[in-house]
Amino acid sequence: MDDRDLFERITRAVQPALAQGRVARYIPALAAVDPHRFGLAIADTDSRTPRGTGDWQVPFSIQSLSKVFTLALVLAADGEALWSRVGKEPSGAAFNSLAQLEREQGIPRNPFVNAGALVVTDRLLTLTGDARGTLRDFLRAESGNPRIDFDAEVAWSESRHGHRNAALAHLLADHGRLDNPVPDVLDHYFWQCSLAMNCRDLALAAGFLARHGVRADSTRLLTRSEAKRVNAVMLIGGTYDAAGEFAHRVGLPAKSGVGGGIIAVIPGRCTLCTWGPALDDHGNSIAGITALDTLTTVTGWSIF
Ligand SMILES: NC(=O)CC[C@H](N)C(=O)O
Repeated sequence: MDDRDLFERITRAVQPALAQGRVARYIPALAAVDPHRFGLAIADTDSRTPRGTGDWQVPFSIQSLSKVFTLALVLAADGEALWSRVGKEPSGAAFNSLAQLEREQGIPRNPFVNAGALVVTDRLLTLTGDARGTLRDFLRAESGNPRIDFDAEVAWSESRHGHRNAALAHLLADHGRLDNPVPDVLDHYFWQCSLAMNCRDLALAAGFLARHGVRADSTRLLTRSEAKRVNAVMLIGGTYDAAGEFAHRVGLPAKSGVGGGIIAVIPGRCTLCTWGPALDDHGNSIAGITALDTLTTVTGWSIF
């Protein structure tokens, strides 16, 4: 099947999904996004020219997609040490659960629930002195787009309303799990979530995960084993307490964000990014899951 047929088939499949779900409202700056948007990009491992359909070049708030990149940057700088601070198990709980963190003495289940991402950001801050700048520079380099930037309105909106993330950070600090002051960790976390990017740039930026750890310029970011581990954690936790359902339907390592983006990886072949702002109850894009489900069903490209 050629690209045109594939994109047509996916676009048709997502139409009913566009009428379902709701855009994230707990970050007021995200509530105004048009829920009928849909984009999809595919970046092959052996090409710098991605392809896509729909709104694939329209920037959106990357939110938790940033967690994949901060995790990779910490592993690149500090190797396996991170895994003593954060687990690698499915959470089976909401991405912002306080109860689970308290029950488990401040060790987050995995790096993709919010508590885990706060620990990762804390490490990146210690290792680099500037977690958000390091992340932005990395994304610009991998995507080849020097205009990628933060959205101050989104960062501000989230920091004003981010009571639950603040509570998680304080709980982590109380358990002695953060090296940096809570306000610094939160600040960097909110800024990293506010980055505005499009499907094209995100598919390119995640390319190292399909190239077994190798960056766009052919230098190595992660060892093969580290890249495998990031993909493994995406599979078990990238879509939170719906990771089982996602694996069942799509069968790929993936990471979602409440801005409506999903990054998915087909190791050795390509990276994908979808965008559809309306979310299900787990905070995952309904159109994105439908698109990726259709894609793996039609092409047979699941990892299973
Ligand atoms: N799942 C998400 O995308 C959550 C990210 C959002 N910034 C939050 O911390 O709540």
